Amino acid sequence: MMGAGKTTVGQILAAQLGYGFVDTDAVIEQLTQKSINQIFADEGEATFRQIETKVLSEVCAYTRLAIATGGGIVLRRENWSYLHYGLIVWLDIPVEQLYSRLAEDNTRPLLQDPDPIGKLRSLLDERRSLYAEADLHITPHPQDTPEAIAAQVLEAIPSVLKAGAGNRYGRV
Ligand SMILES: Nc1ncnc2c1ncn2[C@@H]1O[C@H](COP(=O)(O)OP(=O)(O)O)[C@@H](O)[C@H]1O
Ligand SMILES: O=C(O)C1=C[C@@H](OP(=O)(O)O)[C@@H](O)[C@H](O)C1
Ligand SMILES: [Mg+2]
Repeated sequence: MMGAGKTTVGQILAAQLGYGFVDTDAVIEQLTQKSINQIFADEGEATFRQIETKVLSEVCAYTRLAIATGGGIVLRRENWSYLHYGLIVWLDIPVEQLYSRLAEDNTRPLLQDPDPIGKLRSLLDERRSLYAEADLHITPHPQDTPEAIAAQVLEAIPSVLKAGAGNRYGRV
């Protein structure tokens, strides 16, 4: 979800793995020379989602790369074929915590709403079953730092790799 820490934790994880790091939102902003807010305002969410899929389709093929996506990447079924090139991590953070992190942040167009916490709740309700399709489900404690959460992800990765012989993560 927005505010879960994908961008922050993803960078730490990449550094610890010795991987490169890409944030799909940052790539979209570079490509379009517009902020995410501007894209939503000028062209709408549907156009943003099209660009997001195109960017994901390009970055997913790289090895030794940690990718932070936007929280809405799960919405398009097509995106899952790209996500599954890698190991998908769900950072599951309670809505109250997401809200406290994003309350002063105006860079999330979907939260420019009279009831931002209600909006976060409804987005999570709509998306929870999609996030649950991730390979790893991480539920940090409220006080965990981004470093601690990255460590939890690293620690949990072997459990996925061992999940089946001949698994598809041989090249991760
Ligand atoms: N574990 C954490 N504890 C406290 N604040 C955090 C934590 N992880 C991220 N944040 C803060 O929450 C906000 C959203 O983080 P971000 O990485 O942009 O999330 P996302 O990319 O999932 O939307 C940022 O201000 C970030 O500094
Ligand atoms: O959840 C979403 O639909 C979105 C999440 C944002 O990214 P973060 O999850 O990094 O905040 C960004 O892609 C856009 O504002 C839409
Ligand atoms: Mg982000």
